[in-house]
Amino acid sequence: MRVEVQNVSKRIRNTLVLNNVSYNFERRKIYGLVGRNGSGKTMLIRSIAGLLIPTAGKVIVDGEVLHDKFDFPESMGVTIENTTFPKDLTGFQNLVALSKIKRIATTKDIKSAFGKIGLSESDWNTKVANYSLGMRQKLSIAQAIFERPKLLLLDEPTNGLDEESTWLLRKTLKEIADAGSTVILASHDKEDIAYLSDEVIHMDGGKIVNKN
Ligand SMILES: Nc1ncnc2c1ncn2[C@@H]1O[C@H](COP(=O)(O)OP(=O)(O)OP(=O)(O)O)[C@@H](O)[C@H]1O
Repeated sequence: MRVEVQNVSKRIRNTLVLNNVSYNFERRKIYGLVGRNGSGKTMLIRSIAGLLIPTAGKVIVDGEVLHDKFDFPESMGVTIENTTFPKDLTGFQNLVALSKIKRIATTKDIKSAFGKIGLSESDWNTKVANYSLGMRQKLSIAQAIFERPKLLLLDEPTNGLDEESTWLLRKTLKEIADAGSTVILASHDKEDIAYLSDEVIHMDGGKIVNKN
């Protein structure tokens, strides 16, 4: 999807958490958001996801202004911090339940998503209550990719992942972008950014301060 962020500002209480941010995001590319803690990366991701309504400016997704006809980009996968999944269901049962909302993904798609991020069959058949931090992170990413979104938004996707899973995820993200999707991720991991990003967006104080 093509995402145009136009002069987006967001004021929360007395803080401008986004300060006149503009950027165009294109299909088939991976964008890496970098910047210190509190610089506004998560807020930018949330505003593109439709989860945060800008105080000023707008986000246009494939020609549609968000919060006009649609509140969310139509084909979007997103991971947000502290996603909670029903604990008494297995990872697989969680995604089966979610797949019933849009009815575009089959159980085969769900299993394929688990394979792409290295959540093993014994893991996806385990109840979420017994998941490690990394397993929870993988489930969250599988949730974001299983419906093959045209726009994929990831906040710190490799957080908590071991080396092998990290590389598997990086390979998967490249494949997703190569297949035509727009991928936007925030990361503090320099290797993620160097390996994945077609464009790096530096944020500070709610602004984009540098871009290549
Ligand atoms: N619920 C909230 N209410 C008020 N201010 C908030 C809220 N959540 C975040 N902020 C503020 O918004 C600003 C931007 O935060 P944001 O989470 O976007 O930073 P970030 O770049 O993602 O940081 P990190 O690297 O720590 O994830 C910070 O000043 C933060 O204090």
